[in-house]
Amino acid sequence: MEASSDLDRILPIASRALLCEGNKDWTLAYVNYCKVIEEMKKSSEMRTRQGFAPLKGAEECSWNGLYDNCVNKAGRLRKLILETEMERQNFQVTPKITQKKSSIDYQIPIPGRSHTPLQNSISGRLIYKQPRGVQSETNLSATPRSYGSAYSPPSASAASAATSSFGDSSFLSKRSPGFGKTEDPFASFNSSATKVSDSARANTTGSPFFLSGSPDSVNQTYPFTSAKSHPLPKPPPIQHTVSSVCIPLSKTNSSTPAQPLTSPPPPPKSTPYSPAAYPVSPFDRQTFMNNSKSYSSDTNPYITKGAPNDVNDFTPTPPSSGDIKSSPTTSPIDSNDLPFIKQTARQTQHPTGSSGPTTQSDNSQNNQLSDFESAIMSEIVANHDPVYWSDIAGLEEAKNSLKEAVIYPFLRPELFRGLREPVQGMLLFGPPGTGKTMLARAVATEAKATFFSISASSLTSKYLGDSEKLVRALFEVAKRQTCSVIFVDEIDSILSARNDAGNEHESSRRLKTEFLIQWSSLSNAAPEKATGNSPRVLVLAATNLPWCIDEAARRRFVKRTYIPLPEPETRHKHLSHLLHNQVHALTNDDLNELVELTEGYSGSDITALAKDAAMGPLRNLGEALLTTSAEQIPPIDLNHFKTSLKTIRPSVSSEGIYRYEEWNNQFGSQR
Ligand SMILES: Nc1ncnc2c1ncn2[C@@H]1O[C@H](COP(=O)(O)OP(=O)(O)OP(=O)(O)O)[C@@H](O)[C@H]1O
Repeated sequence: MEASSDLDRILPIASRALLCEGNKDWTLAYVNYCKVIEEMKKSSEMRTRQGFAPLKGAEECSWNGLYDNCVNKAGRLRKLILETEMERQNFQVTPKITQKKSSIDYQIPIPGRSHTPLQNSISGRLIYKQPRGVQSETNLSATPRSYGSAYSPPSASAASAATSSFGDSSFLSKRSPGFGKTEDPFASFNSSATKVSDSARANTTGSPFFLSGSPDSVNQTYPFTSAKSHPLPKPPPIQHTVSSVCIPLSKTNSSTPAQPLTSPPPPPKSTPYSPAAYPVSPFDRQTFMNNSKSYSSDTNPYITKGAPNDVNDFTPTPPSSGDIKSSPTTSPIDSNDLPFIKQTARQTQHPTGSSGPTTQSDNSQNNQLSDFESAIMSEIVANHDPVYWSDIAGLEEAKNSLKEAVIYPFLRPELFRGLREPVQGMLLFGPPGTGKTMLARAVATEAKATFFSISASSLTSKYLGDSEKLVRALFEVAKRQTCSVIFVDEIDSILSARNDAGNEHESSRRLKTEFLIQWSSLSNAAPEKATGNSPRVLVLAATNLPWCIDEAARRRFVKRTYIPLPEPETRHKHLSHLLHNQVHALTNDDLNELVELTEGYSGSDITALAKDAAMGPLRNLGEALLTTSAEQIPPIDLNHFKTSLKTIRPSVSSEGIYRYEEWNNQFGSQR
């Protein structure tokens, strides 16, 4: 199997997911994200089975980021569904009372779009269960049973899978009490998120209802039990079109066949919550939300799978069983904290951060961090158009330096150990518009690393203490990736020199301190350092004001690479590159003349100049522009550039350049 075929298959789905998300079509976005995860899982399993070396595609820069992104986005949707469901509590209720248990059937239509094939509802059954050793029951078990009319309940459970997939049920009970598989249409996708092993899944047998993980903890904290995961069924026709994330809940029976596209039924009527509708065990929202703190997504399809883990995973060591026992609500997840960053296999390989068992106070701190993690994954992980080395004119020295510091160590980690261990800080400094940011973006593309792009504004919070937590979460998340680059643009605004004059704001001082501490932890806290398998994190920064950077920070930038104004050769390449897709009449001599005329121009000045010159032929047409065909537009020539040179002036002064060179002589890394 070729990497490209995998990517060809998966990336269009991912694009669809992003598009749907952009359109706020959360459900379809979720379905697509899940599909991406499933496809990725399939590819990876296929490769392993066929004995292939890791696919090139699997190491593509966007791959890991995409994975996390998908899981994260899927989790967000689950949160919305859960919240909506619990808020309204008007899912279809068909109470069945038996001597030992009672159940409630429900069906939740999912908003969809009339032009898209989409699962139209999730239905299932909530079962009241009698906790072990407890006389009066309060627990519920949820078993989503069908998925629109297209889904038939599976016959096997995955209780044993959930347990055996981790090999160690005690671990399971510590990490995720009540951990079990759910009969969740999305469960198979989610199972890929936590990388439940195939062999474990192959063992799945049993009834549709089961308990798994630690029995005690299940009964104490995980009212929801569930059945086997199964693949996403073929979507039935759309039933409703609802664009809001508030999901209107249907009164239709789960067995009602889906309506054809052409005759959508009227929107469902909301049923206000009434205690009478829950004759056996009144459904206490508060209790549910409290309990939901400890629900596993494996047991509830509307909770992000592994959510409790995600929080605990902030600490590398799972809480001891003692902790679990002493704390019935073992995970401090608040409903507001969903979704969480997923615990991926890569994350499992590289547990980092603080150590020790998780206490409740730790948990509450971690609990908060998960919000920051989410913010980081959604806002700080860069998903921009890729920039390749070839897009950047010149700057060969800087490119080589970056290759040595980042690209090669990330791609061949086994070669870069001990003395060859890569640097953990690299600074690009120089006048504005010389391509520093472009270089960083090219690193992101070429290093196949998760790229965190931050600036002062993304780390600053109006709430006291939140900025530090954001910084902590940033480094924690970065350390969980196999390779990651934290790119800080305008680093001087975050790590400016601290002063004693008292005019520095306390919060910015704390932010700096936290950043420096976390940065140091990169070299201290890598547990597998000796084996060379430690996560690679590089802090790459750019600045126009290198002299403003705090000394302690400067020390951590082991490499400080000067990005100067472009040399004549670079300007020539840059201009040729800009013109190569344009209709122009510039000869090589013209280009050489232009190169001389642009002495002192930065890369961005040259781009601006070329853009202005390209407007020249249109400007000369005046009103005739409206009637002239594209082929009749005259080509760009040297005169257009000469005219533009009068308006587009260099943005960097020669005094400014002198200062950069001075600093470079004093602190720069020179070959
Ligand atoms: N070497 C180069 N090759 C191609 N384009 C360049 C180069 N240098 C600069 N540019 C152009 O200049 C624009 C700005 O570049 P970039 O943002 O990387 O500069 P910077 O050094 O980060 O600026 P600042 O310090 O102001 O953030 C780019 O979008 C690109 O069009």
